[in-house]
Parts: sequence; C-alpha cells; structure tokens
Amino acid sequence: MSQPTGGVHVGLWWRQKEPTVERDLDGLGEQATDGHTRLTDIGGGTEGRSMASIPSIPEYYAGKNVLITGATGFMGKVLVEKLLRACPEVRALYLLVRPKAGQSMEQRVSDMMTCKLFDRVREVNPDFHLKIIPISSELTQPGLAISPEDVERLSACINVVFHCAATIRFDEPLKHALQLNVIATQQLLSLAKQMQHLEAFVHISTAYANCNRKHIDEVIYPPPVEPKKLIDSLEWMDDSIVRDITPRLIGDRPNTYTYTKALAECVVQQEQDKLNIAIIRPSIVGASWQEPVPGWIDNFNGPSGVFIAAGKGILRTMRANNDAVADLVPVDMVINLTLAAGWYTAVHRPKSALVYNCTTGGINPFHWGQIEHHVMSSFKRNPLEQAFRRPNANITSNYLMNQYWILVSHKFPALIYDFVLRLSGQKPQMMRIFNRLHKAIGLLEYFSSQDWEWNSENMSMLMSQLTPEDRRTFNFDVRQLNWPEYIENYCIGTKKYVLNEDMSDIPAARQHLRKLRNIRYTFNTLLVVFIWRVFIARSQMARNIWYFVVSLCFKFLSYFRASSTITK
Ligand SMILES: CCCCCCCCCCCCCCCC(=O)SCCNC(=O)CCNC(=O)[C@H](O)C(C)(C)COP(=O)(O)OP(=O)(O)OC[C@H]1O[C@@H](n2cnc3c(N)ncnc32)[C@H](O)[C@@H]1OP(=O)(O)O
Ligand SMILES: NC(=O)C1=CN([C@@H]2O[C@H](COP(=O)(O)OP(=O)(O)OC[C@H]3O[C@@H](n4cnc5c(N)ncnc54)[C@H](OP(=O)(O)O)[C@@H]3O)[C@@H](O)[C@H]2O)C=CC1
Repeated sequence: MSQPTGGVHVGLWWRQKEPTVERDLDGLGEQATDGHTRLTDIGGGTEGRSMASIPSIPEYYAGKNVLITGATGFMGKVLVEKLLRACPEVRALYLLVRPKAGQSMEQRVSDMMTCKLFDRVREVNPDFHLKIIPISSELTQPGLAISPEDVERLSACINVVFHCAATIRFDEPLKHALQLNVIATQQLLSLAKQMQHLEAFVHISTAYANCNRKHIDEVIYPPPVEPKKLIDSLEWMDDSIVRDITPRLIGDRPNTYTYTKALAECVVQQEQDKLNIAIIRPSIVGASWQEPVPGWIDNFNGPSGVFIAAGKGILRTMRANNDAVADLVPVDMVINLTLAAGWYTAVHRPKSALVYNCTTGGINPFHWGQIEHHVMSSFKRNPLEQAFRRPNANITSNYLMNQYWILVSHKFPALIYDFVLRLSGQKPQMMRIFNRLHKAIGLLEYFSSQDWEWNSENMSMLMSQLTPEDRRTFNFDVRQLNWPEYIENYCIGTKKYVLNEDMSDIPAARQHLRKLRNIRYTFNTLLVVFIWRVFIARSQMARNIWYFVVSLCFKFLSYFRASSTITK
C-alpha cells in the first residue's frame, strides 16, 4: 500500500489563464437567448474566444439537460431546487433514483417535490415538476441498472453531470462503501464518456478525503492504494475477511467513508483527459444560510444530530476541542459553488480537473467552543418540545473528564428514567438511546477534536470570475457569514424541518423547561438533605458542624432583626 506523498497540482491551471478571462458585461445581454448553442460548439479551452461569448450562469444552463445522482439526498435536493429556481430556462433535470422502502422511484421523486424546500420554486413556477425526469437506477448494480433505452437517451442529450450520490455513513462496511463511492463513480464516468454533448462532469467529494494530512491543497493526492487493485482483491474476499483487514487498509484515516472518497477522487482524475471535470470538496455541510429559507436541514448527519441531542437535553458532554476550528459550510453556499463550478468547467474547459476546497475555516473561522455557546443559548431561547432535561451540553478535550460526565450526566439519569418507566409498566428506552448517541458521537469526535488547514484559492478564483449579478444569485462568499445568526437559524431549522415542531409551541416548550428546572432544584435539595441526614446520623463531628451552622444562622437572624428594630 503506497502512502500519499506529493500531489498533482491541477489547481494551478487557472492562474496561468486568469488574465485572459475578463468579462465584457455589456456583451451579456446579447447572449441571453443563444449562449448555450454557441457553447456546445466550443472545442477545448477559452483561448481565442471573444469575451462577449461568456454567458452568465443562468444563461449557460438555459436549454441544458442536466443529470444528477443523489438528488433525493440532502445536498441533491438543494441542488435541484436552486437549479430550477435560479436557472428557470434549464431544459430538463434527469435524476438517477432507486426505488426504496416500498416506494417506486416516481413516487419518491413526486414526494420530494412536495417537500417544503420546493415552496419558493413552486410559487414562481407551479409546473416545475415537468422539467424533472426520474430515471430508475441502482448505483451499486452493474451498469448502474439503467435500462438500455435510458442509456441511449442520456447519451444523446446530457450536457452536465452532477455526481452527489454516496454513502456518507462512517460505519459502512468497506465493500459497500467501495461499491457505491468508487465503483459507481467509475461506472458513471464510463456513461459520461458516451454522452455526446457533455460539457462538464462535477463530482462531489469531501474536504476530509485527505484528513490524514494537516494542510490540504486543492490537488488530488496520490491514493492510499490503486483503486483497481483494491477492487480486484476485495471481489473474492468474503465479508468477514474484509472486516478484519479494514483497519489495516484505511490506515491513518478514521473511517471507510473518507478512505473511499479519496479513492473516488483518484478514479475521477484518471478521466480528466477525456472529460471536463470539477471536484467539489465541502467540509461539514450544515443547514442553509439563506436559501431557499434560512436554516433548512432535513437530517441528523454531522452536527445536526448533535445539536438536536443537546437541544433535547440528552447530550450533556462530548469530546471536542474548544479552540479547534469548526469548519461548517452552509448547504446553499456549497450548492452555489457547485453550480458555478459546473458553469466554469463547461465554459472555460480547464485542461485538467479543478479541485475546489469549499471550506470556511481559513477565511471566516469559528470554533467548536463558540458553537457550543451559541447552540446552547439558541435552544434556551427557542426550546425543543418535550426536552428530556434543560439544554446544558459542554465540550471537553479531556478524556477522563468526558467519561466522568458521561457517567454522571448520561448514564445515571438514564438509569433513573428507565427505572421509573419500568415501575410505570413501560418499556425502558433511555439507556438504548444513550448507547446509540455514544456510538454516533464517538464517530464524530475525530472531526471535532482537531483542525485542518484547507487552501481555498480556487473558490476565490471562481468568485472573481462571476458577474456581480451571478455573485449575488450564486453567493458562496463565506466572509459574509455571521456565525451567531447562522447558528441560531440552524437550531431553529432543526426544530422546524427535522423535528417538524411548530414555532407557535415555543411558550409551552419554555414552560416545560421551567418545570424541568423546578424538578431539578427539588431533586438536588432532596438529595442534599438525604445525604446530610445519612451523614449526621453516623458522625458526631458532622452533628457538631450542623449545630454550629444552625446556631450561627440563628445568631445572624437575631442580629438583623434587632438592628432593623433599632433603625425604625
Ligand atoms: C453542542 C455541541 C457542539 C459540538 C458539536 C460537535 C459536532 C461534531 C460534528 C462533526 C461532523 C463531522 C462530519 C464530517 C464531514 C463529512 O464528511 S459529512 C458526512 C457526514 N456523515 C455523517 O454525519 C454520517 C454519520 N452517521 C452515521 O455514520 C450513522 O448514522 C451512525 C451514527 C453510525 C448511526 O448509525 P445507526 O445506529 O445504524 O443509525 P441510522 O440507521 O443511521 O439511523 C437510525 C435512526 O436514527 C436517526 N439518527 C441518526 N443519527 C442520529 C443522531 N445523531 N441523533 C439522533 N438520531 C439520529 C436516523 O434519522 C434514523 O431515524 P429513522 O430513519 O430510523 O427514523
Ligand atoms: N453532508 C455532508 O456534510 C457532506 C457531504 N459530502 C458529500 O456530498 C454528497 C451528498 O451528501 P448528502 O446529500 O449529505 O448525502 P445523503 O446521504 O443525504 O444523500 C445520498 C444520496 O445518494 C443516493 N444513493 C445512495 N445510495 C444509492 C444507490 N445505491 N443507488 C442510487 N442512489 C443512491 C441516496 O439516494 P436514496 O435516497 O435512494 O438513499 C441519496 O440521494 C456526497 O457525495 C457526500 O460525500 C461532502 C462533505 C460533507
């Protein structure tokens, strides 16, 4: 297994080309209607082209057929919505979707379109669903399980591919993660090579694909192992052997997710001579910043589950470094950058794949300690319904301290709660919830306990290439993020969109927190009295101290009463 050494500096291409790419904003008006036809005729690179022929982003996507994988996922949905809303002239979106949980792929797509996320686009264009064409596909199957007719159809019409699908589970067995994150990517690239009018292939990776490095440039690093060799070797091994050798294979990466995403980048890079490729590497993708609504989020992944568990008062302690940068990036910014990168790749046709580290830490840093503070105060202002305890989570980098608080603040209350449930004839559940929570946060701690430095020059370069109008519509300027406001909206978003709680119930939720506070005070008082009673029953010294304190209090009281009578 070869260890990553240097990197292939594909990110430098733009710096050589930059002086030639100036925009003639006056020329753009002319392009609005026919920009796309001209672009499909361009043969490689922007050299020698009239600056006036560069369309804006919506102009570019006008009339285009776009293929999207992972459209039913968190980021895929935001991508579909934004494309439909900000590029209303896009011709069609072909979504590769699989049937799931007893639902056909058509049913899943039509359910997706009724979701709140699409309210804004529905207002502007109630018929937006006519532009969505679901294609049945199971990415883990040979040929992606796309029918020959669909392959023909896609080959004939697709102009841009966005590959978002992946398994993002940290505990995914290596064989499955490899199948979906690497082999499916390989198969999609083969399909892309058959597409006669393909202008850009955008692959969504992760900023943590190379988390075994502290400084990460916008380059594709040599893979930990040649993907083809690994695929061939794992093919004949049974699952238990693969499970046994997984830790050796992933080496200094924390999980199969980051490992297979690194391999996928290598697979994508191998095609860079034949296709126009962009690789987007977001860090920790969080709720939306502004669009389509602030705070939109629909899952428990990454920090969202942690915030919810803290807001419900379940999570009281977690291992994280207060001073480490929390590299969160809002989903709408990631999607804006993705669409802009698709445009740039198709219009400028870089000679090799460009990598965009889509991160915030280097430009507008915020730390886990600050996140903890703002999450807690936000949930105190806007509490979640039926909290288990008052929100009060603390992060610590000290292992022993964390174990102590797990015992005192997680396991002990869970035992008491389950005991009460048992007494009332119900099934105990709290310990089970805590065990799952501990598993989840155990998998996240790697990312919250250290920080990384990402170079994000390509992101800045891309921004400099946009017209002022596109910069507003496809805003990914992370300097504009106001973190406290963003975190507040994020917490409210988890309440509204993940837990489906009504904002009008906040007074009742506050009342519930007050009740919990009173229960806690009463419980603590009873506990102190109980311990003290046990103590003074057994020790003469404790009794002496007790009488001394009581007589002291009595003397003070008499003194204040006497002095207040004199002053009257
Ligand atoms: C105030 C403090 C501030 C400090 C705050 C620090 C935050 C520090 C974040 C770092 C974050 C790094 C992120 C790296 C950046 C990427 O590269 S992004 C990719 C991120 N990927 C993930 O986050 C996936 C992680 N999740 C997993 O691997 C798996 O879900 C887990 C955690 C192993 C759990 O597996 P499982 O026990 O099999 O559970 P799973 O089937 O996933 O879910 C079962 C149910 O529990 C729910 N659930 C899942 N997770 C949770 C959860 N965490 N809570 C509650 N319910 C949950 C599911 O929705 C599901 O519900 P149903 O559909 O059954 O109704
Ligand atoms: N979320 C994050 O914080 C980050 C995500 N990323 C990357 O962004 C991309 C999108 O992530 P995100 O939206 O959060 O992930 P989700 O888990 O929300 O979505 C994954 C998508 O992939 C699809 N998919 C999974 N397996 C298959 C399959 N066998 N056949 C067909 N489709 C399948 C899912 O479809 P289905 O609905 O059928 O399951 C779903 O649409 C991924 O590549 C991820 O690595 C990168 C950095 C951070």
